[in-house]
Amino acid sequence: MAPETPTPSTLPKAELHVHIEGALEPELTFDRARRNGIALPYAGVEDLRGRYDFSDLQSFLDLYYTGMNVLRQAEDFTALADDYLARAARQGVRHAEIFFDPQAHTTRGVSLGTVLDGLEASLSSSRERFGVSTGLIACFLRDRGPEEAERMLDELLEHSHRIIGVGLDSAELGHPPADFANVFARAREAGLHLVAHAGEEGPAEYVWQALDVLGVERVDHGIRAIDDEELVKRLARDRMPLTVCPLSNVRLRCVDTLSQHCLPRLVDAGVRTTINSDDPSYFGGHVGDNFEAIEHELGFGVPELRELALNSVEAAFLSESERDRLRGEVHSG
Ligand code: HPA
Ligand SMILES: [Zn+2]
Repeated sequence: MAPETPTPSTLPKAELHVHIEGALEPELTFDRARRNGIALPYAGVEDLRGRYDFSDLQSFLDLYYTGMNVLRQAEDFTALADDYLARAARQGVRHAEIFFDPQAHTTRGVSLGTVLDGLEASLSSSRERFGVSTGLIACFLRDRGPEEAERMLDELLEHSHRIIGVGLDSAELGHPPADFANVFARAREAGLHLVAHAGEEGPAEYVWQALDVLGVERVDHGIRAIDDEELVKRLARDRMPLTVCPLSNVRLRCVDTLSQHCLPRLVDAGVRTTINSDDPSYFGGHVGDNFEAIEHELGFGVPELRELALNSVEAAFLSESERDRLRGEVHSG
C-alpha cells in the first residue's frame, strides 16, 4: 500500500508533553474496570465522555485522578501505553517523551515497580511496533508538597536507568516551583533531565522560578510568560523550549478561545515553541489534532507548522544522531 501523503496533522514530529494517564480513553477505562472488578459511577462510555466539560485545571484533575483508579496491574499500564502509541503514530509522532505520575499510583497502593514494568512492556518495543521512539519522565505532584516529592525521588533513583527525567505537575496555583528546589537539585545530580509545568494557570513568576531556581531544560505550558515582556525576551534569548498545548488551554479555560491564544505572539517573539496534546483523551485530540486546530483557528501555514515540528525535534532529549534522523524525517515529511 502506498504511504499516505503527509498532511499538517500527520507531519513527522516529536511529542514532549503528554501525560500517559491522560491518554486513558473511556473505552479502556470500562475495559479495565471490568477486568479488575471495579464499579464505575458512570452509566457508560458516553456518560463518562459527556462529563469532560471543565471549568479549570482542578475540575479536570478531579476526573483524571478518579479515572486512573482502574489502572491496577502492570498489564493495564501496558494496554494504556499501547493505545496511546497507536493513536499518536497515526498523527505523525515519531518520538514521545511521556509523563507519568508515580505518586498518583503509589498513594493508592500500586507500586512504582508495577507502573514501570507495565509501561516498559509497551515502550521497550514502541519503535519496532509503532515507529515511535520513547522515553519516560516522572512528574512530582506539586500539590502533595516537597517532602513527599523527596521520598518519591528516593524511590525513583533506585530505578533511575528507567526514566530520562523528572517533571512537576498537578494543581499549580499556590504550589510554586521554588518549593521543589532541593528535589530538582538532587535529580540533576543524578543526571536526570529537568522539566516543570509553569505558567499554565499560575503567573509568569512561576516560569521565572522554573528557570532560575529549578534550572529546567524545558517549560511545560509557559503561556503566562506572555504577561511579562522581560520573560519572553529571556525565553527567546536562551532558546528555551515551551511545550504548548493549545486544545488543553482552551478546554481548561486558560484561554477563552483558540483564536485568542498567545502562541502566534510567542512564535513572533522568537520563543522556541512546540505543540503537544497534554491529556489527549480528555482535551479533544492528539498532537496532530492540535496542529490542525492551530492551522484552522490561528492561520498557521505549512512552513510554520513544519517549523513547530522541527522545534519539537530540537527540544527533545535525544542523541545527536537520533536528532539528525528525525530532522530528516520532518524535512521530507
Ligand atoms: O494539564 C495539566 N496540568 C497540570 N497537571 C496535569 N496533570 C495532567 N495534566 C495536567
Ligand atoms: Zn501537562
